[in-house]
Amino acid sequence: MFSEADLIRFWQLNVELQGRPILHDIDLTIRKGEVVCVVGPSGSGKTTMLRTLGGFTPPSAGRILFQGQDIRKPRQDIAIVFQDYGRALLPWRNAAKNVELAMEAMGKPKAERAPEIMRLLTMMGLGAHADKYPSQMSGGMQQRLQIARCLAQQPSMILMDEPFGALDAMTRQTLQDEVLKLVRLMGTTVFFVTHDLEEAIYLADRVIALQPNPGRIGQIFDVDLPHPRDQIATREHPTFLKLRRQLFDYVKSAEQ
Ligand SMILES: Nc1ncnc2c1ncn2[C@@H]1O[C@H](COP(=O)(O)OP(=O)(O)OP(=O)(O)O)[C@@H](O)[C@H]1O
Repeated sequence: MFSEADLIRFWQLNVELQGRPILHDIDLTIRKGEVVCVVGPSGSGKTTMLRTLGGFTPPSAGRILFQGQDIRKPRQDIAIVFQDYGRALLPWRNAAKNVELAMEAMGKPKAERAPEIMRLLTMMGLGAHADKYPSQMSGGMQQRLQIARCLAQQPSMILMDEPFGALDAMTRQTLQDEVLKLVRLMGTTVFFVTHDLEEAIYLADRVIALQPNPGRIGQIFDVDLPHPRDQIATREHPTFLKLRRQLFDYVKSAEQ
């Protein structure tokens, strides 16, 4: 039922909130190292799906499994990056101290923290900004910092809820490439919620399109595009253009 390569299994998952069915019969397996993007009309349950994975919203029926174990509460090996970096970061701590927060929560010995903090900040392009406070950083830098802090948890999986929605187009593309780099270097599994269909195709190995009322999986699109992805070449690739058309048509019909 569960293979070694599988990390996550949604099994006949149903979620009701305040007596209303929000997610209906979700069946989905996510493999280790896979990037899964979730799209769908507003209210189709994308965030709710992410919250069940994060251990914040329990199933009303069915199961949600991490390596075969039910997810019943937030886990250290599943990190979450929120869209609202302003609220996710602590304004009274500088960048290094924000990253250290995750290490404090894990109980990592103090002596081991400093080199690891610098490694993560450098990896996210913030090596020269360790002493800066969030208010002294651009939106893109703050989002990088939030990702660095997540990585300090050494997660096997990162959940991202519209993480780049508030950023300008150029910063957004740079951070998309950072996410793909992480996956390549660290084998992290990514569950990424977005409204931006092109972003979904660019990042994903599979795009899950939800349908609303109640939220359910409408269609799964395999993204058969070569790696490494490239902001120009990938977006001009015939497969990208074909998928973009299919996905736009699909989501438009789901919204009607
Ligand atoms: N705590 C809650 N109690 C009751 N209903 C809720 C709760 N949280 C979400 N919902 C409802 O669940 C449905 C799905 O919400 P969810 O946020 O998962 O959708 P979404 O696809 O992420 O939407 P959006 O694209 O607008 O962010 C919506 O109708 C929402 O009103």
